[in-house]
Amino acid sequence: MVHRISTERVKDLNGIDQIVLRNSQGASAKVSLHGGQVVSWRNDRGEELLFASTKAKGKAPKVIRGGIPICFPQFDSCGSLEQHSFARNKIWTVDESPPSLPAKDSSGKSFVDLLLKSSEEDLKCWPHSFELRLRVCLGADGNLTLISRVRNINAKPFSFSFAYHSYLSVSDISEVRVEGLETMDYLDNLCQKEQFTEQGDALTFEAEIERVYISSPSCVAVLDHERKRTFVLRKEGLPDVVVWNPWEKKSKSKSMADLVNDEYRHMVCVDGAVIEKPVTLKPGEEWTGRLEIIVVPSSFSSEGLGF
Ligand SMILES: O=P(O)(O)OC[C@H]1O[C@@H](O)[C@H](O)[C@@H](O)[C@@H]1O
Repeated sequence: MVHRISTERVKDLNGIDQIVLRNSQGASAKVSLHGGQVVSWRNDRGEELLFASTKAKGKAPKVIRGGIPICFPQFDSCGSLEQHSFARNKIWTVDESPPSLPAKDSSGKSFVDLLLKSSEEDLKCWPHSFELRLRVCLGADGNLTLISRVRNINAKPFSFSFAYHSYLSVSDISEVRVEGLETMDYLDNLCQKEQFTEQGDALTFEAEIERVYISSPSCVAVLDHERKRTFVLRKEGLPDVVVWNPWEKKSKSKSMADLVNDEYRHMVCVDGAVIEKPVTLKPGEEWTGRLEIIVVPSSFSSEGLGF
């Protein structure tokens, strides 16, 4: 369903439908039907809050390097499917009559509902019929909320992992710290998924990082000192947090050909996810994963934000 008062439909360079959500303050979010990917999110001053590689622009139908691609039904390469699997490379449809959601996920907000159903092609590599719904909401305050619902319409149970692969735009990765993950256990993908415990009082960046923090708190903050702004991520149904930055060497590798120059310095992926204990749904069951991203000035007190 499209909340028509403050949405418009445009096409990208490849002719793929995009929905632009706007609030009355001038903030906007743009969602592509390709991959159900949020490709842009701007505040009321027109500043882009999500990273997107300059080289990725106009490169669809492959997912663009940036924004918020959805990883479903497999995160990374922890199964038999291609890395991050197929949902992010599919054309989704606008869902005109989605099952209802709580009033807080619609009232006063500009939103669009998208739907992805398993195709014949998907069933060949992942033989489970599903419906994946995504509501993207832009609040009156400019906050972005993503609500995903996965329904098992199969005759047998299935399991999946999921991530909102959120490329946050930052001034310089060396100026960033992530709070809320202190003392948490994480699986380090750079050490064959060995488990460690976070020792520092905040996470800072000086090299490649690729971690899955397991059973993490519902609220995590990403502070950008230079821009004096903080992203606060609030999540429900998403116990894990992925933190990823490829750093210089990997960003210049063949697999990252869409990341140019020093672009890796201006992004950090902090994802609400469910990975370590995949979700299992019986026939007819539904799972919901909700991620809200708020941007506040860094001087803002963290009291009341829930961490
Ligand atoms: O290049 P992709 O497929 O979008 O993936 C980007 C990265 O995503 C991260 O989440 C993974 O941990 C990395 O292994 C991966 O390289």
